[in-house]
Amino acid sequence: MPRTPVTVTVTGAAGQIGYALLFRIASGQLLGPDVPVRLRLLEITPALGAAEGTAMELDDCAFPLLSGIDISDDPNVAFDGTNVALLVGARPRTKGMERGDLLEANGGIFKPQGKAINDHAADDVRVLVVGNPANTNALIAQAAAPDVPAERFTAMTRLDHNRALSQLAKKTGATVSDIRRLTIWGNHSATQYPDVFHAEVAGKNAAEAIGDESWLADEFIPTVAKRGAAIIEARGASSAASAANAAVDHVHTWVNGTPEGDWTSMAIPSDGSYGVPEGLISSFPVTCADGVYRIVPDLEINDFSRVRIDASVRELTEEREAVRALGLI
Ligand SMILES: NC(=O)c1ccc[n+]([C@@H]2O[C@H](COP(=O)([O-])OP(=O)(O)OC[C@H]3O[C@@H](n4cnc5c(N)ncnc54)[C@H](O)[C@@H]3O)[C@@H](O)[C@H]2O)c1
Ligand SMILES: O=C(O)C[C@H](O)C(=O)O
Repeated sequence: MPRTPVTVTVTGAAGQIGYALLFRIASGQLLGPDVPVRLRLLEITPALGAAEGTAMELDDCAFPLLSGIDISDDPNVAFDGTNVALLVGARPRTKGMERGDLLEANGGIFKPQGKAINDHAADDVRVLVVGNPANTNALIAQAAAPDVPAERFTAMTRLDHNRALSQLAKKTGATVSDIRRLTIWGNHSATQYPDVFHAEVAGKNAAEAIGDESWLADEFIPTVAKRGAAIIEARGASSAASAANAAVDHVHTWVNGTPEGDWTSMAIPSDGSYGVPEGLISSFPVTCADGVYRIVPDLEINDFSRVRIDASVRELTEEREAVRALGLI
C-alpha cells in the first residue's frame, strides 16, 4: 500500500539554501528512498515568484516521491499539517545593525512561525532551525509553541560537525568514515567548541592520535568555528550547498537513527546535562533511535574542554537574556 506523504515545510524556500535543499528532499534523501513527501514552501510575498520558479523546476525533475508542492506567504498555511519544519529563512545582519537589532528582526520572523507551528502543525512535528542566529531563533520559535513538546525544536550544528570531521580526516590522513564520536558543543557561532577528546580515528583516541594540543587550540578549533566566515569571504555569500547537506543529515539522522557506536551533534533544549542551563538550545553529543534523540551521558569533560564549553554556553545565556528583554520569549 502506498505510504501517506510526509509534509515538509521549508521557509526561505527561494533563498540559496532553499535552492540546494528542496531537490534533495524531493529526491528522498531527507527521509528515505521509500517515503513520499509533500512540500510546503514559505516565502515573503516579493519572493513568491522565485519560489514558483523553483517549484516549476521541481516538477520538471519528475521525482517519483514528490506528491505535491504548495507555496504560500502565510505561515498558517505553510505549516498546516507539517511533520517536518525546516526554518531556513531569516533576517541577515546588515551593515550598521547591532546584535539586538538582529535578534529583534528575527523575533519578528520566528515568533509568528512558532505560533503557526503550534496552531497548525501535525502532532509529530519536528523542527530544525537553520536561519541564524539559529540556536536563539529556535528558542524564540519554541517559546511561541507551548503546545508542542519543547524537545521537538532543534537548531543546526551538523554543518559544524561535518566541517570538524573533514578537518580531522585531513590532519590524520584518515577518511571521514574512519572517524566517530566527534562533538560540537554550544552555539552555532564562533564560540562553538568542536571536541575531539572522545572521538576515535580508526579505533584510536583522536586527541592521542593527534598528540598536539596546540594544533587543536590554534588551528583545528578556529578553522571549524570560523569556517562560515571563511566561506563568506571566499564565495561572497554564505555556505549554501553544505548547509543544505547538513540539514538533510540532521533530519535523516533524527528520524532514522545514529549508527551503532557513533553519535552526532545537534543543538537541542538542554536538560541541564554537562552544566548547560536547562532550556538553552545548545549543541550536545546525541544518539538517535526510533525518532528520538538522547544526550550521550557521563562523558568526562577535561579542563581544556570545560572552559570552551562554558564560553559558548555563556554566549547562549546572553542571547537568551537579550531576547527575554525584548519580550520575544
Ligand atoms: N546553521 C547553519 O549552519 C547555517 C549555515 C549556513 C547559513 N545559515 C543561515 O541560513 C539562513 C538562510 O541562508 P541563505 O543563504 O539561504 O539566505 P538567502 O538570503 O539566500 O535566503 C533567505 C530567504 O529567506 C526568505 N525569508 C526572509 N524572511 C522570511 C520569512 N519571514 N518567511 C519566509 N521566508 C523568509 C528570503 O526572502 C530569502 O529568500 C541565513 O540566516 C544564514 O545565516 C545557517
Ligand atoms: O551565514 C553565516 O553567517 C555563516 C553560516 O552560519 C555558516 O556556518 O556557514
